[in-house]
Amino acid sequence: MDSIAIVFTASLLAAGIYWFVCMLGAAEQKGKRAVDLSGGSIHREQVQENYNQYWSFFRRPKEIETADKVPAFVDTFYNLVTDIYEWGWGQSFHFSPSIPGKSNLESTKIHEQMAVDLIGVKPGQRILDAGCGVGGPMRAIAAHSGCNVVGITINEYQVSRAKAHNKKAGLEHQCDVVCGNFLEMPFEDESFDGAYSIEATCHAPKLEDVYREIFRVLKPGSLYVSYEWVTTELYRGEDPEHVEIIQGIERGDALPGLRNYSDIAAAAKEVGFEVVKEKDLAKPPAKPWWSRLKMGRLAYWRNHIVVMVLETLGVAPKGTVDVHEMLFKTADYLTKGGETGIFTPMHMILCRKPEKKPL
Ligand SMILES: C=C(CC[C@@H](C)[C@H]1CC[C@H]2C3=CC[C@H]4[C@H](C)[C@@H](O)CC[C@]4(C)[C@H]3CC[C@]12C)C(C)C
Ligand SMILES: C[S@@+](CC[C@H](N)C(=O)[O-])C[C@H]1O[C@@H](n2cnc3c(N)ncnc32)[C@H](O)[C@@H]1O
Repeated sequence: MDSIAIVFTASLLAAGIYWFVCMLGAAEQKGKRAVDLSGGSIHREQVQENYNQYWSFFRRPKEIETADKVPAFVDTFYNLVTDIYEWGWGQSFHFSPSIPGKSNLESTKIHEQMAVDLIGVKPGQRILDAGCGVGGPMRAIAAHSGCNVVGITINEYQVSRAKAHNKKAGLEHQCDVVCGNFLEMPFEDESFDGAYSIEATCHAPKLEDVYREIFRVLKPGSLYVSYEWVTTELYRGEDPEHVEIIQGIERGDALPGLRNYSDIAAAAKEVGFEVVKEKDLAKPPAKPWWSRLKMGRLAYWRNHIVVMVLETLGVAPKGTVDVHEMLFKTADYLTKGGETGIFTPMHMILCRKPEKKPL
């Protein structure tokens, strides 16, 4: 081969690799590129160790049940997965029913706007987002309703990502984000006109604890809506296949233990809420929420190759391949949970904090 042919072949190969990694591997919403994958707030040298530590929680299930250890375990999880989520899913870290003729992004927005429509938000009101991620829902909700949203997340890295996205979207005056634990929120009593949480309270070891905090910060008469991850009426604890699916979901999603749908209203009532409505939004005529996960399978293989190449080259931190593999397996468990009907990520509960009784 003469030198021209070598240079030509090498350039073609380099262009191909660039296209595979940077173009094909780009996030749905251009938030993150594969070459930017990091371990969140964890130093790149410590990603592998933190991943091992994350797994060790599941070897000592008693510790996950100890409420005070859970926020740190959830924080580690989100340091490990936030960039991969943004890269491969977008800025909203939740599911939504697929809607024929609508893109994933549109279906996601519709699901988010439904939450705020349910709590009847008015422009200028102060609304709480309990477990806000990098703020995909917050921005959609603020833009849709004209309200001011304050989000809380346990993960410092997500705060910085959410703030950067808010600024880029020109919504930083309507959207604020604080780092904190939703089990002990740094907010005054009765300081919010409404609240929502989207696929976030499932991380609380005791649902009553997070509901009680949300109840405390809401003004009397205001509404709270939550999309809960739960097992359904079809789940059978004595069926080993059901147990395997649910444990797979818990391990790959930092959950201290999935609750049954029948526990949700009881928790809300226990802390003083009136339950206005409860509905599994995944039930027909809604189209499967897991079809997006299933359709993405080919892309996950491609992503896995990209992550392996980047980790070998030292671009992605050591441990990224393990984290990606964990998510890959989780996608399968979630799909099985949806297909068997034993699990839903969108059991909706709408609650009201009662008005104060006149003395
Ligand atoms: C509410 C939670 C998160 C829900 C979802 C946003 C995430 C659950 C599983 C995640 C993913 C699985 C497979 C990944 C894939 C292998 C990778 O290449 C690209 C990202 C994934 C698609 C990733 C994206 C986010 C999820 C769908 C929980 C944590 C309570
Ligand atoms: C799956 S993400 C959903 C994020 C967001 N609601 C969305 O739909 O994009 C769950 C969120 O809950 C947050 N979270 C979990 N446990 C928390 C806790 N104890 N305190 C505050 N936030 C918490 C996580 O940090 C993360 O932001």
